[in-house]
Amino acid sequence: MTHPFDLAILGAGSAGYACALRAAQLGLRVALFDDTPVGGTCLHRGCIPAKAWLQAAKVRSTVAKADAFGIGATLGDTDVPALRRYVDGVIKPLHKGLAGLIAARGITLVQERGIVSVDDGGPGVEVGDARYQARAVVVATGARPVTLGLPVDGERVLTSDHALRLDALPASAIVLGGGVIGVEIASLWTDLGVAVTLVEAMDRLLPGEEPAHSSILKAELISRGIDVRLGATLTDVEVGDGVTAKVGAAGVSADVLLVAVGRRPATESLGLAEAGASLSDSGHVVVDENLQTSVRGVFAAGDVVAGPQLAHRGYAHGLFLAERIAQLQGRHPGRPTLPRDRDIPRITYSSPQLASVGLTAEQAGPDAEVVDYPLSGNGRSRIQKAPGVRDSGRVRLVREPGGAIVGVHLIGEEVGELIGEGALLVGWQATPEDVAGIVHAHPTLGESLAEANWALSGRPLHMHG
Ligand SMILES: Cc1cc2nc3c(=O)[nH]c(=O)nc-3n(C[C@H](O)[C@H](O)[C@H](O)COP(=O)(O)OP(=O)(O)OC[C@H]3O[C@@H](n4cnc5c(N)ncnc54)[C@H](O)[C@@H]3O)c2cc1C
Ligand SMILES: NC(=O)c1ccc[n+]([C@@H]2O[C@H](COP(=O)([O-])OP(=O)(O)OC[C@H]3O[C@@H](n4cnc5c(N)ncnc54)[C@H](O)[C@@H]3O)[C@@H](O)[C@H]2O)c1
Repeated sequence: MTHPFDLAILGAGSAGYACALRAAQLGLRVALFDDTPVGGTCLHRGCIPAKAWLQAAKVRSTVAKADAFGIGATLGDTDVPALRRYVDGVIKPLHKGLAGLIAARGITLVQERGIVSVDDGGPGVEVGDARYQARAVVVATGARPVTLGLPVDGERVLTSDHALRLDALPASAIVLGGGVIGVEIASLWTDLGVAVTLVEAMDRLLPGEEPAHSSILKAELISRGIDVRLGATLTDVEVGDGVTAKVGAAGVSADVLLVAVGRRPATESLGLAEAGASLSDSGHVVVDENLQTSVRGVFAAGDVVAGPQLAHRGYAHGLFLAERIAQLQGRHPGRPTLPRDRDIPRITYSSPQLASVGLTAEQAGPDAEVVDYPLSGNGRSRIQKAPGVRDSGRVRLVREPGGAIVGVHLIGEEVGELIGEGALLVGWQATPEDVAGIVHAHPTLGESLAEANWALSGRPLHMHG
């Protein structure tokens, strides 16, 4: 059977659904394929549940510190089923809203897995015996956890999929991988009272971030009781009533092991190679600067394309492709622009948070100008801390010599909310002198960006030296 569409999309995650929504807005007839609920990893197994767990953990750690603010409070047990109801209560309305939008835009949702097929009539998607002919196909099938051959069973050896659906908390955990998932889950588990050992192969946590901020993060996690092991990995893993393993010569044991060592693109058995599209050794779909594969009319978006695996990058890819494909089909006048990966902001939502956009000081080169503004001088940051608690947070700005800001790097409580401003500074190639004249409200965390810009333009206010 042939169903003629302008666009068929495999995967209804951040990249796929964004592409579908924009393409439908532009008048394309769109078919969207997914055998799981629309919203993909981010909504159901990633960003949203992880941040809701982090929020619940923050409530617990705030109650635990309430005395220091003069508020009497007694910490009770953590009711994990109730916590899960809160998490599900965040996801459900978002899912309902998204499903409603997809229906309202007239998108044909096919709740099946599909594969790419190309015949003399051009590209299409096959589901069993059915063929959905389309003028263009977008592959947006996301990524899955790397497991390193460890015996993942969802009970003792977990991936993030399991960790975010636990019915009871372990007393202790080994977290393998000090990247974004490892750090976020180690942070929230610690706040929920789990004893965590965090094992990272590289010599620092979050290896893609400013090295100095990795060091601050490490010190903060250690001060909260996490046993951080760097330059290390696990050997001799044995699973029984708990998990035992070796880190170097030392033995470690815990109730569970979380494997958080990266996510591999889900591109196997999609018919891509048969259709003539190239895959890299890492399994990513090889694309050109317009996200087109080596096969005309077949494109890729989101985590299947090498680069940062982020929901908002998926949205950006999806929106770009909808407009690009509409343009190729004569439905959109302008040529869209694909944002550069380096201009895409990143946040690790641990406590403290790390947020960044653009180049690190090292990437910007030896002539780059760098300023570090400490959050200990920021009123809002001080208000958030209990008396006597050290504030190690800071803002790092990186500019080209005498020129534009090319990097914004933040560490501290809630600094993720500032990175939108950072993305504007870097995306608009603002200079510190441009920003210095813009007034920020007091007392806000945002003032720390103003202070750093003042310092970088030679007019420091609340800054020593
Ligand atoms: C624990 C965790 C926390 C995260 N937190 C954040 C965060 O805070 N911020 C952030 O920006 N990013 C976060 N991410 C990353 C983010 O979730 C991903 O970058 C994003 O979901 C990628 O979107 P995507 O559309 O490429 O893929 P996905 O969202 O993975 O969607 C792919 C979809 O394709 C479907 N599919 C697969 N094969 C087929 C097929 N053959 N046919 C049809 N459909 C198919 C799948 O069912 C899936 O629904 C997190 C990830 C995890 C795991
Ligand atoms: N807040 C967010 O935006 C957010 C949150 C969660 C996940 N994500 C996305 O999901 C993706 C996957 O996250 P992740 O944390 O699994 O991957 P990651 O690539 O961020 O980190 C994996 C870490 O594991 C380490 N590692 C690899 N092999 C190891 C081994 N054998 N022993 C010890 N350490 C080892 C790596 O050095 C790295 O630091 C990320 O790329 C991220 O973009 C984003």
